[in-house]
Amino acid sequence: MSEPQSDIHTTAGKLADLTRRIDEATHAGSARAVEKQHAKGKLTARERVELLLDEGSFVELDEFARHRSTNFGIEKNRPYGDGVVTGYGTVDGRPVCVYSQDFTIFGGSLGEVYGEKIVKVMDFALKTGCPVIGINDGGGARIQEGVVALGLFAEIFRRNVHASGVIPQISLIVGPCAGGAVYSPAITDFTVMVDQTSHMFITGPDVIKTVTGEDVGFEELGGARTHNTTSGVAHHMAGDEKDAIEYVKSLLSYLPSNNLSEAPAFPEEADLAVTDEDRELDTLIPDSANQPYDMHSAIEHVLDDAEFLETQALFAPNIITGFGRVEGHPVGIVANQPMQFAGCLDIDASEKAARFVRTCDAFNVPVITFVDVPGFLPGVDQEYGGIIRRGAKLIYAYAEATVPLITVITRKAFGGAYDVMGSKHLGADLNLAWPTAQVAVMGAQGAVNILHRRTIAAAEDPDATRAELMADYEDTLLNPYVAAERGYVDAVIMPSDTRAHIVKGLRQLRTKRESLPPKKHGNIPL
Ligand SMILES: CC(=O)SCCNC(=O)CCNC(=O)[C@H](O)C(C)(C)COP(=O)(O)OP(=O)(O)OC[C@H]1O[C@@H](n2cnc3c(N)ncnc32)[C@H](O)[C@@H]1OP(=O)(O)O
Repeated sequence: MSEPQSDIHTTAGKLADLTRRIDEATHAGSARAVEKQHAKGKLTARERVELLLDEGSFVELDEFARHRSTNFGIEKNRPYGDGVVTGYGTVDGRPVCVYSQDFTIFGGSLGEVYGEKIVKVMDFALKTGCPVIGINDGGGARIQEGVVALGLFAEIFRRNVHASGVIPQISLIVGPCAGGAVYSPAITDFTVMVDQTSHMFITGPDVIKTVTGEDVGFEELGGARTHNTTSGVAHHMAGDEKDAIEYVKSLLSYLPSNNLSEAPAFPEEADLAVTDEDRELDTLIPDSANQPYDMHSAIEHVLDDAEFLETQALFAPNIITGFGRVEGHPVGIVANQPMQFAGCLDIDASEKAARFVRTCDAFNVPVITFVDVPGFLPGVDQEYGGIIRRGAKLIYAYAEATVPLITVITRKAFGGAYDVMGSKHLGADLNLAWPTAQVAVMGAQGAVNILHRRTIAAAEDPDATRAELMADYEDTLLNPYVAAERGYVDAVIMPSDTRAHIVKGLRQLRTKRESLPPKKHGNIPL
């Protein structure tokens, strides 16, 4: 006679049976596969969920779901969970939904049931208005399940699009993410990769070798460094998985749970008296207009505790984007970086900043812009690459943003780039300029060469004449006061007063309400 515990016709037996099933689901991947995973320096799907969520907060969904496929003998292997762990929990006490692909089961590949689980948890996140974090470590569409797997991928993409701008969506790439599978992360707000262990590509090295003859390895083709420096697909390169998860948690701390709520704030009244640290900004700008300085310094001087979480730090470093807090409230920062390409705008910088401004606008995070821009980067590559339509994205992003916008011109604001970088004319609420600001169509040398070409050519001493004309141009136009006369800048301020001005401005703008004309959607140049 069997033990009462294992007799599923008794209550005790039914309970014991559930415990056994849970254990089976929790250990669905073979011990060998888990060992292999750890040997690669990777965590398991469940370990990642545990690290991400507050202790004991995870509630799993569809733990007992399993596939119904019968092709190629796959019916003999029907592990619980089907290779993806899904559910909800909290991060820093705030609700989130999560799915975590399990490489130890069918290589984390996505079949019908696996896809349905992700779709369900995404719908749940959208209904409840909480962020969704996708942890990617899998071989893409499950080959045995054919078109059904492809269909489920597209169901996920559609939900990514519908959730875009409604709930924050963050992708962690902690293993392979190949083929069509890359397009879910691509649509989400932020993609975080891990150095050496994560790879993203549409077609892998073998296919590339066959089709184009190019020789390229996994890391060079689609590793974290490539996507953080060259392609701009990723927003952060983490040293290891723990670092990646910490970054995701920090990102979440600057974002609201959904577009109808505010990001968490830790309100504390800022001391507005000018401090010694504030006074450091009075000497930040070098006397020579061609000498660079680090714009991070200006940014950190206005943020609480100088804490700045940079996004896409390694991509298009001529523009800086990221989050911080002012008086405990999250803000987004966009800033030209004079240390890289003299702070010129190019295609990559424009797209990086445009996406960031739109992310902030979607999630009610005010944007503070620091401007020191000599113009757009000249070059055939830039023109052929579409700087016209791609640079236009940044104009579009600023002009459609309805969150509070504060712009600080520290030095150059030349030409079209002046317009683009959060100008009054595009809709910024408060435009401040330092006395070192130069708001004009171009720098002195370029202007004088165009305006006075003939005078200089005819002069006895062309160099002296040019220098004289340049000085005249600088005195007349290279200052913030021409713009201030017209109200294009609201105030010319001491650099040391910047923090206090931003604090007061943000207080005033907390109740800002602005809406755009109703429409189905705009037509941003893509
Ligand atoms: C819409 C789309 O997603 S299209 C893209 C379709 N997917 C692909 O082209 C990727 C196919 N897979 C691969 O190239 C490789 O498996 C990689 C790069 C993901 C991982 O490589 P490795 O780390 O060497 O792992 P490996 O190849 O041994 O895979 C681990 C297991 O997952 C299985 N697996 C991997 N990808 C898939 C897949 N797409 N479908 C079904 N099983 C898969 C493997 O057969 C293997 O199973 P086994 O342990 O029973 O032998």
